[in-house]
Amino acid sequence: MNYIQTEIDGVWLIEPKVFSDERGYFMEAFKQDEFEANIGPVNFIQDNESKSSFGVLRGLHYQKGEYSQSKLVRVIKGKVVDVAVDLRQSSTTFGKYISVLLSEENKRQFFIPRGFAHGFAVLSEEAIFTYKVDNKYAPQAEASIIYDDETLGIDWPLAKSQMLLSPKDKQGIAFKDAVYFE
Ligand SMILES: Cc1cn([C@H]2C[C@H](O)[C@@H](COP(=O)(O)OP(=O)(O)O[C@H]3O[C@@H](C)C(=O)[C@@H](O)[C@H]3O)O2)c(=O)[nH]c1=O
Repeated sequence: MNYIQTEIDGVWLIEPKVFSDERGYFMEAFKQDEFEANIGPVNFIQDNESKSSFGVLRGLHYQKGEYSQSKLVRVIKGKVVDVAVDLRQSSTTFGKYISVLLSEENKRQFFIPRGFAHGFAVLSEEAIFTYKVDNKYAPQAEASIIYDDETLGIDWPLAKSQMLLSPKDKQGIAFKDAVYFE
């Protein structure tokens, strides 16, 4: 696997090595020793999967304080644009975001450490999204920052008329009102 540091400290792109043959392909999707040697210690405790149709936008989500989660995300069907927003006040990239295309074809993975808000929008007819998290689900600590916050200025490659959001995400808060990390 190829571990690529991004312009935001702690955020990584990971490209698995894909072995194709006449049967199809094989790849190692997660390898703890390699992950830890490149990125650092991690203890993933839960695997999540969601299916979404075209235009679905989930985000920008995070869990506050001690419930913060690192996420290792990838797409097994379809294509999404995935976005991570730095909520770490001590970071030189506080309030900045990074977006990457993740697809069934490129098989890229995106590692988002604790202290970020995360979201994605579906660009294919359907997308199956899967991710590991290193902290338990804590609905009482959940927060959603509104996807079109003006301060963040995220460039989503979809028209607003195409977007489908959950009621919770339609009522996301402004970035300026979010609870940040140290
Ligand atoms: C996230 C999560 C949800 N749920 C339940 C709660 C709810 O009834 C249902 C759907 O939840 P949501 O609407 O929050 O699902 P969703 O909008 O897909 O939430 C996810 O969005 C992406 C962008 C993330 O980064 C994830 O951390 C997570 O917040 O699943 C769990 O049981 N466990 C979990 O870990």
